Amino acid sequence: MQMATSSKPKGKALSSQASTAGGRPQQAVKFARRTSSGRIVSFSQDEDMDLSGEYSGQNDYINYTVVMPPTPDNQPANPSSENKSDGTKSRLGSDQAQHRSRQAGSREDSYGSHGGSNGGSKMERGMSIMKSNNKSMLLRSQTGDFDHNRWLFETKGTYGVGNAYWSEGDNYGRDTELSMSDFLDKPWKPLTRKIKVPAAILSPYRILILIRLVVLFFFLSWRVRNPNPDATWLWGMSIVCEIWFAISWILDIFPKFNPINRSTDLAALRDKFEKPSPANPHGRSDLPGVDIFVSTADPEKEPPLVTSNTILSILAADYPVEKLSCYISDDGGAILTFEAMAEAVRFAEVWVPFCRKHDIELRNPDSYFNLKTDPTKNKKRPDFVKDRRWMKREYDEFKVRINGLPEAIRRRSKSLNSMEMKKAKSLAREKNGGDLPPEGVDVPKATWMADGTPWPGTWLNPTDDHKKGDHAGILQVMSKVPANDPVLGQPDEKKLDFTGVDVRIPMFAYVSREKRPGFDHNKKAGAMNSLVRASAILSNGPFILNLDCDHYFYNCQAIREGMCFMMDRGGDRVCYIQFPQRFEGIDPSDRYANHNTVFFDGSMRALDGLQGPVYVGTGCMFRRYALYGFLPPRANEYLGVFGSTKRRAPDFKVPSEDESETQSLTSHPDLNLPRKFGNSAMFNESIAVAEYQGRPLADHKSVKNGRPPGALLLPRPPLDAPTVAEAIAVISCW
Ligand SMILES: O=c1ccn([C@@H]2O[C@H](COP(=O)(O)OP(=O)(O)O[C@H]3O[C@H](CO)[C@@H](O)[C@H](O)[C@H]3O)[C@@H](O)[C@H]2O)c(=O)[nH]1
Ligand SMILES: [Mn+2]
Repeated sequence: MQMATSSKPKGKALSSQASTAGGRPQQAVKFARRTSSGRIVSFSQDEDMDLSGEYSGQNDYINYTVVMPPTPDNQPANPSSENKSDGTKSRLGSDQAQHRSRQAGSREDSYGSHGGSNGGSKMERGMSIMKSNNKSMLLRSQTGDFDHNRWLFETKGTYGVGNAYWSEGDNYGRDTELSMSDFLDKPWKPLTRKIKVPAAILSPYRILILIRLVVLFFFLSWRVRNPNPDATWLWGMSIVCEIWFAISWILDIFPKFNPINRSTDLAALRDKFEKPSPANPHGRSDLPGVDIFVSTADPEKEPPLVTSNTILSILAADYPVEKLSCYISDDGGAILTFEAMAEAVRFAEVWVPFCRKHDIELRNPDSYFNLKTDPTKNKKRPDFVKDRRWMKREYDEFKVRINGLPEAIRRRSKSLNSMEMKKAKSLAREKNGGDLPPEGVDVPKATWMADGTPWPGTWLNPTDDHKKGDHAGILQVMSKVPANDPVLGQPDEKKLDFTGVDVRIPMFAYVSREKRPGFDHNKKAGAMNSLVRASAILSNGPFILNLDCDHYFYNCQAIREGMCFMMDRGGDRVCYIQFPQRFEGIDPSDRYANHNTVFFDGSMRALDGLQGPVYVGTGCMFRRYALYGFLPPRANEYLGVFGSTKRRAPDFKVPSEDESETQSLTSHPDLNLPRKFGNSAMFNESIAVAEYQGRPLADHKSVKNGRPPGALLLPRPPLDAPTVAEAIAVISCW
């Protein structure tokens, strides 16, 4: 998504820099790093070292210098490292200085200068020079911990999307020659990692495939060489079939040759986005927003209690509350779903803080209260048992309220309808001079909302304009946009002690798209489409996660895990992340293979090892911008029969340093496509915003397409009536 319109002079400046970097003088490059213990380690390459081998040489990083911490008589002379002692802020500052000086082609680095040339003899006294050929020493940082970044760099280890060792060919035309220092001056920990399936498991599997392949080959060649002269055509037909089966088996088995696992580092994500830093002094979450879509179609087949549980698990998810929004699409336009959702949100006001207070896992109450394991395990707060007992009672009452809803709606509608009937009759009598008109009075039997107004959706006695497939669009924000900062609870908040617990719940909206006869509404796909559009106006989360109404989060950190992939290096090229599905209520021996393990744990992992898993229709986190159908950014084109010829993509522009932070996407030709997204200006404007907010952090110069840290700290504006009206307008039939 490199869509910067780079102005000429900048491009020039870049290319000239690139050339200086290319013909880099064989000069000592010194780099240093402050370890967590406060010491400064300088990794420097000696002047006489051979740089021509780039990073691949064995000797490159085995010589390094240890600089002792600055003591009163041992102060570095360099201005950029003057205020090193006052924490992160200055450290970042000096890092920037270091980058700048390096980019300018400067020979002397900020640290290098004091470490070597002008540091003078004073520094040398405090310096111990270590020369070692022991590679494992390098794998340890000064504190003795395993230094993961360093290890990745030296082993050219891969993680997530892309590679810790960024080969020159992938440079996207910038002078991003990464050196070891880039991995050391920043707390740049990968957020995800690829984990190989152990050879002990994979090798026998692969050998088995090969053996079967060989046997198959021998069998088929024997069959072909031994025709049956009595029934040649029968033989011929079966040969064709057998070869076809063999091919289809190969097509099926070969993609499974290389399954992989992935792991995420949630602590690293927290460090990167939620730790106080100069760009984020209060340690507010700098993570992008996520919109969660739930689809439901029919409250008869998909009980509102199940849907409520899904909603509760979403509202209680462990993600910054102000960044999360939840939408339910009701394709039935059913008042039952509407009122059940209102009940669910009310219940969420106690359920969500309860989950936060006691670290409840399985945040949909139904599964939680049915867990077979000991609920008090690992629970240390003395009031847990009391709280849980109260919560369980509350949940039971909630269930009864939900189950009583259909009856309540029916009774309410009946009494209101008879009142309407009475009114209409007396009106008719007045008009007709005291008598009822001979043709009788006809009042449609409406379905009524609790506030005494007719329900705009489907009625219990369907009529035109109020039946399935023919009703108005309904959008109700049931839980407002929460405050930007945590709202801590009180000792007797809603009968539970929520002291110090954040009691906010995420924004939640009920959406029933307008349906009219004669339009193709495309079932779930159409529902998702209209949620994408409505949510773009209301919350515009750069990421979207969709669930069916009978699915729920069984890992409350799932959104964070997804974010690790999206926000990792090269994450801007990830379109979607498919989560696996797990199933409840399957018979213990699983006779019918309902757990689907072969698909979710075999095939999908194997596809991931190739190009990426397929979208299974639910439980998938999307990059919103990718859904809008723009082509992914391509730096290179692969031509030729097997894509063997690589060429710079013709419309690829190298974004410049500051442009990637400020560029506006509306100048991109795709965005001027006439009427592609309808004529809502608000919607069209939201596209570029979502794209920008979905980028990974540009906290390192090797990040090609990032946004600056701290860009997503501002509060969301509260929703006003025109905004909500626009959200309904963008999903209307006309
Ligand atoms: O007009 C419709 C019809 C269906 N749905 C929703 O679509 C989802 C899936 O429909 P369902 O009938 O439950 O399909 P299943 O066969 O149970 O689900 C399979 O197919 C779905 C659609 O691809 C996937 O999401 C599921 O993961 C997969 O299990 C449900 O949430 C429905 O509420 C709508 O929103 N509008
Ligand atoms: Mn289903």
